[in-house]
Amino acid sequence: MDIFARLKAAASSDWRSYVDHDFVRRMGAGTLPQEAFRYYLVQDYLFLIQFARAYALAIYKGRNLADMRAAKAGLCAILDLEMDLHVRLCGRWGLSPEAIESAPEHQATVSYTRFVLDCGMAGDLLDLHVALAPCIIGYAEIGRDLAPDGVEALAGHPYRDWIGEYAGAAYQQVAADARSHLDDLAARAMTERRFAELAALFAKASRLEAAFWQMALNETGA
Ligand SMILES: Cc1ncc(CO)c(N)n1
Repeated sequence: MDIFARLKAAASSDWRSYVDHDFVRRMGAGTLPQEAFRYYLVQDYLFLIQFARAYALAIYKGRNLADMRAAKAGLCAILDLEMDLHVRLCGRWGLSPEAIESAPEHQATVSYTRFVLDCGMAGDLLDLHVALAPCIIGYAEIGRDLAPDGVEALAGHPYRDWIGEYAGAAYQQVAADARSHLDDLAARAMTERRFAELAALFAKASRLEAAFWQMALNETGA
């Protein structure tokens, strides 16, 4: 078992509340109201701006070039890959990048992003990557689960672009690389005594992910 599998097993109920959330299931079934999805996507853009800062912090906290390059890959995945999806989808609804960027941050967005940034500021690189892991690796799992027959089979699905982004080869590769880098980092920096602390951090990030989905349902009455 790699460190990611161990963390997931230690936080299994919080993990399930995130990856099996009603929002995810309804998105997969195509029954999620578009209003809830739009609310989510605007907040997610604001979320990604803060997550880009967290990856920039991970570059700063790197102990060697391999650490710095791994964090840079996460940063580029957000700034050059993921945010394009948000800009493209929001553009279809007549929302410019400037309009999304100036939307007020919901408390759930503030809580999750500032929690991760604080893990990085107060802790070391392993704390920071453990706090980031549910995000990047979790979305790769969700994308894969929602596209069991591959991205091509999603033709006509109302959330095809979103699912296709996270199920697609580029994002899957970024997540696989993040997972193996996390394992390497744990091999260097983790002690068994520290595992419980890291698992608590991972569980909290998973709960904050679940709260992020829930925010969109609550705010739109979906
Ligand atoms: C809330 C959230 N978690 C994870 C990801 C994946 O990067 C995302 N875009 N948004």
